Amino acid sequence: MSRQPPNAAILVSFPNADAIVDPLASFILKAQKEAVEKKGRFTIALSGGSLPKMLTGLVGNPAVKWDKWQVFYVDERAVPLDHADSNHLSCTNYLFSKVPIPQDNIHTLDTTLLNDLEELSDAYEKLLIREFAQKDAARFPVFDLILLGMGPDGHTASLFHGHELLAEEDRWIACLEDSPKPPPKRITFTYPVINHAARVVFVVTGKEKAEMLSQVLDNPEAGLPPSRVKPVFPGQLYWFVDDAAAAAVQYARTPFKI
Ligand SMILES: O=C(O)[C@H](O)[C@@H](O)[C@H](O)[C@H](O)COP(=O)(O)O
Repeated sequence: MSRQPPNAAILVSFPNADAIVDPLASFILKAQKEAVEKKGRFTIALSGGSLPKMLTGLVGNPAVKWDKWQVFYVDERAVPLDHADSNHLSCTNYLFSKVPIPQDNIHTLDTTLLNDLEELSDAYEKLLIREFAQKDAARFPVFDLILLGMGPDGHTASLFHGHELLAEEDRWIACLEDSPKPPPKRITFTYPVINHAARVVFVVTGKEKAEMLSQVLDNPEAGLPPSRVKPVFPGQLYWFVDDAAAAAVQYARTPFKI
C-alpha cells in the first residue's frame, strides 16, 4: 500500500519572540478544540529550553480546558522535579503554577528511578502506553500537538547530531547519558513518536540560530536532527520563528492564519 508523502512544512515568521506568544496560544487553542471535540481529551508534549516561556499566552485564557489536557514532556533531564535543570520545573514556573490544571494531568518523571536511566525511560514509556496504546490501539502514540525547540547546534528534543538515538525506530522513549548539552543524563521522545503526531510545531527565535535554521530548512538532505522531523501524513509540521532566526532562510514563508 503506498503511503502519502509528508505534508510540506509551514514556516511562519514573526517580528520578534514576544510577537509569537499570542499566535502560538491561538494555535494551541485551535488544536485543543479539535481534539476535545473529537476525543474528549487533548494530548500535548512540551519541550524545555526557551519554549516554556513562550506558553504564557495561555495564562488567564478562559478558552483553555485544562481538565482535558494530558501533558507529557518531549524530553526531560534526569534530575529531581524541583531542580533548576528540570523542564517540568520550567513549565511549572511559566505556566502550570498559574493555571487550574489538575496535577494528575501532567505526566512527570518517576524520580524514584533517577539512578537507573533505562528504568526511568521504561517507566515514562509506560505512561505513554497507558495514555495512548490502551485508548487508541495504535502502534505509536498520536499526540494532538508536540512543541519542539531547536538548539544552535541543531539538536531537537534530546536528539543530537551524530548520536545513535537518531536511528531508534522501535522504542517510544529512549535515554542517554552523553547529552552534549548539559545536563548529560536525559530521556527523550524518539522520532517515531514525534513523527506520528497530528501537529508538530518548532518554536525558534534569536539570531544565534539563524545559520542552523537555514541549514535545516534549506538543506534538509544534510539530515540534521530537526530535518528528520517529518510527521507522517496527514500530520503537519509548522515552524514558528522570529525574523532574526529566519534571516538567512530561503524557504518560503506563509502568513499566519488561524
Ligand atoms: O531539555 C532540553 O534541552 C530542551 O527540551 C531542548 O530540546 C530544547 O528544546 C532545545 O535545546 C532548544 O533550547 P533553546 O530553546 O533554549 O535553545
